[in-house]
Amino acid sequence: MKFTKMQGAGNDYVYVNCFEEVVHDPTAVAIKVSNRNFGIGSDGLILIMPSQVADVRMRMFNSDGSESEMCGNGIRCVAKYAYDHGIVAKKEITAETGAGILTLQLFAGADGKVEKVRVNMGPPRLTRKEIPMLGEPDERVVNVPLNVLHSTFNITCASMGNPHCVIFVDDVDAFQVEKYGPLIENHELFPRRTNVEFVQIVSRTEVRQRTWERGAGETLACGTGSSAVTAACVLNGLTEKRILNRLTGGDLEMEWGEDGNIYMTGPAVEVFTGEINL
Ligand SMILES: N[C@@H](CCC[C@H](N)C(=O)O)C(=O)O
Repeated sequence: MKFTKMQGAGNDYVYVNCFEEVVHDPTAVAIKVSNRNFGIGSDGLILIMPSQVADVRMRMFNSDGSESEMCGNGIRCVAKYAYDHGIVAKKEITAETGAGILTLQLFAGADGKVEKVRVNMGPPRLTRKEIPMLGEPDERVVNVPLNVLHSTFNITCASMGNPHCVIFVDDVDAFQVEKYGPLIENHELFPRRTNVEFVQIVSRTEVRQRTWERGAGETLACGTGSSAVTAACVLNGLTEKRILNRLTGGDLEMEWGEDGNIYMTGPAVEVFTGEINL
């Protein structure tokens, strides 16, 4: 299988061009290629596919083989791949995802290759039934206490097509993400598990985020997570609607637009290409 390793803010995936390749068992392939000792090494697998309704389609699999509806850092890299490799020849493209059809704007560097991508991530879905979460279906979850082990965290939850649980902490670098992340990911409140974002407010326009990803563990960045964080910051009155999110692997420029959609701008980088025997 031919592949391209790409990363966006350090969130790295193995990308396969399914205009040319067929991947028969993406769950098994995701587990194999993601392994950092016995595989290629990545947070998961992303398939770049033809679409009947958009310029390109993305399917995304975590390193544990589970499929997610959406990947924010991944969709920027899909757009870069599609443009740089001649699948699309325009700088505003559409992509079909499990979270709907998204529109992306591409920004190229002096060599003509895409360096940065702005994505309309759509609106945050805020009710329990949309996230999904147990409880009153039409209720929002903003600053609601959740007991985990002997601690209580105040959580704010949103779906960006995939589920997110946001927790504000005083010192995110000292926080025990690997202890609490998996307990919240698998908490009975979340029937489809959840991604968990731990966030420190730096100022009204800047935050610092660490992410425990559903199906992958702690990663260096999460674009859908950053979108959920943007909504959570505003809903809790902690920041303006436009913020800089400093994630472990890089920065994302975020905005909750007046049209209700979240906009994310960030890097997309091709690391290397190769072939692997499956
Ligand atoms: N890193 C991604 C999200 C990947 C999927 C997630 N782990 C899930 O299962 O929903 C991003 O940049 O959004």
